Amino acid sequence: MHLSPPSALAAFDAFTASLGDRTPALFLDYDGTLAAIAPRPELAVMPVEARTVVQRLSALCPVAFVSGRDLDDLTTMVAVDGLVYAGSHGFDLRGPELRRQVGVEYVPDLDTAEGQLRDRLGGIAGALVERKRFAIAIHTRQVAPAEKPLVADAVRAVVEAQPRLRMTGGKELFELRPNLPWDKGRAVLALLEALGLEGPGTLPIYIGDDETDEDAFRALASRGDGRGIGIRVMEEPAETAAAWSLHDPTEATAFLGRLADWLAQG
Ligand SMILES: O=P(O)(O)OC[C@H]1O[C@H](O[C@H]2O[C@H](CO)[C@@H](O)[C@H](O)[C@H]2O)[C@H](O)[C@@H](O)[C@@H]1O
Repeated sequence: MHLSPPSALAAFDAFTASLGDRTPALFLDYDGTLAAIAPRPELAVMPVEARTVVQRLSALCPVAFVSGRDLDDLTTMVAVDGLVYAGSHGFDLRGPELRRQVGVEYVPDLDTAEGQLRDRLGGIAGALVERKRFAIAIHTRQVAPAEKPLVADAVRAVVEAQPRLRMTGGKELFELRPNLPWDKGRAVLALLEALGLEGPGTLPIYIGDDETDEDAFRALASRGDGRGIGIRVMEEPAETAAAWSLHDPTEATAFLGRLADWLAQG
C-alpha cells in the first residue's frame, strides 16, 4: 500500500520512463476521475476537454471505461465511439467486438431489493435510489445529516434479507450488487484477456478515484513485475494500492493530454 503516491503529472518523465517501450492500455473510471463529483448523477457531465483527449488517445492506444454506472448511462455520458465500456462495476461489458454480462441470474434479486429500498426510503427527503442493471446505488449526498443513519439502517436491513447480494460503499453512497467474486479488478483482467492485451508489449494503466477502484489497482499490482500501473485521483492523502496519484479530474485530463502528446511523438 502507498500513502500519498507521487503525482503522475508532476513526475511525468519518471512516469513515462516506467512504461519503457510498452504501449499503454488505458482503463478509466468516470465519476470523480474524468467528471467532477456533482450533487446528482445526471449532473456529473464530462467536460469537452476530457472527451477530446479521450478521443485523441483512442487513436493511439486501447481505451476502456470501467464504471459503477449503468452501461448505457456510462456510454451516453462519455459519448466516444469505438471504446470498450464496462458498467455496473464491471458486471456489464461491451466493446466493438465484445459483449459479456456477469451475474444475469442475480437480476431478480436486485429487482426485489430495489422495490424494498424504494418502499423504505420513500419518506426520507433527498435519498436517491439509482438502479443499474447489475447494481443499485443508494445516494445520501442530498440527505440531511441527521437522516443519513436512517438510510444506512434501511440499506443494511434490505441487504441482510438478501444474502445473494452484498453491499459496498463509495462517495456518499451505498451500493448493492451480486454477491459474486467479481469487481472492477476482475473485469479489467478479463478485458485484458478478451482484448488480447495480456502480452509483455502492453502495459495496463488504471485511473480511478474511489474505493471500488482499489479492486482494479490491486488486480493490476497482482500481475507482478510492474505489469500494471494504478493511478488514484485524490484530493487528500489516503492509503491506496495505486503507485501514482493525480489531484482531481482537471489534473487527470491534463495528464491524459500529456500522455497523448507523448504517445503521438512515438
Ligand atoms: O465507478 P464510477 O464511475 O466512479 O461510479 C461510481 C458511482 O458514481 C456515481 O455516484 C457518484 O457521483 C455522483 C455524481 O457526481 C455523486 O452525486 C455521488 O455522490 C457519487 O457517489 C454514480 O451515480 C453511481 O452509480 C456510481 O456507482
